Amino acid sequence: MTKILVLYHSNTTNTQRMAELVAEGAQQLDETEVRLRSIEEADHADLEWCDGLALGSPTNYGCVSWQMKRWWDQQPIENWGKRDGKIGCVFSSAGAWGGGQEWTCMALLSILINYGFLVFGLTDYSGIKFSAHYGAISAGAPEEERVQEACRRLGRRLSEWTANMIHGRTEAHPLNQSYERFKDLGK
Ligand SMILES: Cc1cc2nc3c(=O)[nH]c(=O)nc-3n(C[C@H](O)[C@H](O)[C@H](O)COP(=O)(O)O)c2cc1C
Repeated sequence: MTKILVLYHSNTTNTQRMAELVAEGAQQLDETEVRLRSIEEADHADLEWCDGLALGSPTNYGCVSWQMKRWWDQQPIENWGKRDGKIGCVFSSAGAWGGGQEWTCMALLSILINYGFLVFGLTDYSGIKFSAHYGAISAGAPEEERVQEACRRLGRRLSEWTANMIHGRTEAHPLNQSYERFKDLGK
């Protein structure tokens, strides 16, 4: 069973709604168990449990929220270096397009890389001129179909990479999937 943790902080539910979509996408792959947890609910045992992690934060002043940073800063330091090799990806909601979602994604990726995660982004297009190369992003709540699909695809890809790289499932590799990944590329 591939174990996926979707971990998020959200002040006003926008990132939470993204997290729910990421979890929905992660569940699309068979033999996958998904835990959806806010940072208020999760602790280091959830980090130990998972094979793959999707991490989400609102964009606050172009960076991760202080609550998310605090959660990581308070992880037992003796666990650092003992979680290497898990698969990671990220997502963020800001108030507006261009509000700094990708900066937040980079900050979240930086945390995961430091903690020993192997991280990835999407090459897929989930809409015209719309991708999630550094993670799934939203302006406010994920209302648009292209945003929702990017969240789901991020979660699904997390399950695929995790099943492939951690559990050796060749058929789960993204290049062995039959769904359309680049329908809107070049439009
Ligand atoms: C302290 C604070 C800082 C913020 N900084 C930014 C920002 O840098 N760029 C932006 O576009 N929106 C900013 N916002 C707006 C939030 O990112 C936005 O409302 C987001 O959708 C909130 O997600 P949430 O509902 O998961 O908390 C900020 C909001 C707060 C409370």
